[in-house]
Amino acid sequence: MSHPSFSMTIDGQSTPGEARFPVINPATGQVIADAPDASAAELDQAVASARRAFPAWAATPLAERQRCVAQIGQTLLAQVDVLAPLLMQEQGKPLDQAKQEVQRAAYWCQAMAQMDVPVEETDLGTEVVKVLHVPLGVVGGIVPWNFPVVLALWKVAPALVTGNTLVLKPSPFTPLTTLKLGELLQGVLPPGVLNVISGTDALGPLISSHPGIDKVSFTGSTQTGRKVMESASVNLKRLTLELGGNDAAIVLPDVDVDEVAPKLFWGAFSNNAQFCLAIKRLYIHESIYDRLAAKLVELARQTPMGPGDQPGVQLGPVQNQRQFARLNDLLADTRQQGHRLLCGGEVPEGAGYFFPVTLVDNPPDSARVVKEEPFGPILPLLKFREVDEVVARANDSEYGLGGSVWGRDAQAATDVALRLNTGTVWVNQIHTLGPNKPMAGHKQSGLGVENGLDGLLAYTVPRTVSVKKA
Ligand SMILES: NC(=O)c1ccc[n+]([C@@H]2O[C@H](COP(=O)([O-])OP(=O)(O)OC[C@H]3O[C@@H](n4cnc5c(N)ncnc54)[C@H](O)[C@@H]3O)[C@@H](O)[C@H]2O)c1
Ligand SMILES: O=S(=O)(O)c1ccc(CO)cc1
Repeated sequence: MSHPSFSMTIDGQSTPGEARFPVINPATGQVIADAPDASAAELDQAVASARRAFPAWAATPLAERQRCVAQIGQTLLAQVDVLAPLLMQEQGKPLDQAKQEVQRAAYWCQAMAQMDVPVEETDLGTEVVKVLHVPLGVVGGIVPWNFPVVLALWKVAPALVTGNTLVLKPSPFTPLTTLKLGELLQGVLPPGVLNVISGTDALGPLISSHPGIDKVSFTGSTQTGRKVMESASVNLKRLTLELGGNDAAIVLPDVDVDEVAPKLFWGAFSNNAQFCLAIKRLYIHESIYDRLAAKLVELARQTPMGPGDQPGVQLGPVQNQRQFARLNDLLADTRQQGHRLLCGGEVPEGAGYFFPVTLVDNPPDSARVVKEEPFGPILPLLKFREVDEVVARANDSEYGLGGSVWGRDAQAATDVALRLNTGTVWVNQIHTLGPNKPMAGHKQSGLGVENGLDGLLAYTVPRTVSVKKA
């Protein structure tokens, strides 16, 4: 059976590439399409094209670059009915959530298109000093498979607004929506400004070590982030690394259990828990542990899981076989160590990478399911007694991405939140991210910032111009 094939966009042209690799629908395990497996020579062509396009794009007035980025947003909205089903098929998420992802990416483009690149001017009496923020050159964007569209646009929009050109590489597990978007944008951007290439994991290191790329913006695992950092040293590339997390949520004894239970559930299991900022350790005060655990079990049992095109489904499959195997391994270890499951744990036979929502009952902090980032629907519920104790436990992680604190007394909850060593903390809410809110990983969750003015300026370097006054 033949599958639809997709092209890369290099120098504004659709480029099918020499070699190809299969893309799988995680709900069925079946191949749905072929994607180009870019060679080193094809990467060179994309980088050369981005480099050729750079001077003119950097010289294009900011307002025009902003207009183009806003138009990317409009294209996403206009093509949502083409892009969302493709995203659902390759990523596994339910169709309405795929639509929301495309729409969120559009919103991000519109918002970033309104951000100004500041110019600071100071009169020092004898001289006038101007600080400009100039683009870096060619950016390599490397994206994971959990939110392929949003996370790609988090790179494309700020890179283009600030005057850089780009070579974008989606994950080999989810290349199709990004390839399609590259083709749709051929009429929106000048040739070479946005090149989209796909390939297996072997393509990533070629990008991070490429001497023609000035910056890598990478989202993915901490393990791969370390490799990117190592190979980027070749030409002292600028780096933004958005990496893994093991976010703690702390539930204080005064919460309204019924009210917070669904918020905590979706804080942990949105996108089937394949979310860098998902709640991955849920610390519950011992006085409400049993009641909240029972509520979460109820929610887990009520939440429909299935293929993304089935009406009513709220959780899809795990995205890929590697991730599915990792979750099964973590589950086997959890069982082997004798930790009790409150629900889930029965992985169905058959096609597709379906893994049930699994809640683990108060395992020790040393358990793998607590220490490691599962990046899938298995969650440890952990009892605590004292605030100092739980803060120390929450901070006892190599990661520092996000965290949340829940309590009726918002000030008391905020006091606890301020003690969490993470880049983002929420109080009585979660995942309220925005284009104007900087998102930074502390510790081994990353390097640098995405979003906000800091995120925008991460695609620039200061140029200080000092003019002597007459
Ligand atoms: N902090 C964030 O914003 C954020 C967002 C999403 C995912 N993540 C993290 O990503 C991980 C899951 O995503 P994943 O499995 O796709 O991660 P991954 O690190 O395996 O892959 C991410 C991307 O890097 C590419 N890649 C693989 N090896 C490479 C190498 N040696 N050099 C350069 N690029 C390489 C992959 O092809 C893919 O495009 C989780 O740990 C999750 O926490 C973080
Ligand atoms: O789609 S979003 O909710 O905006 C979003 C934010 C952050 C991340 C990082 O994994 C993914 C999706």
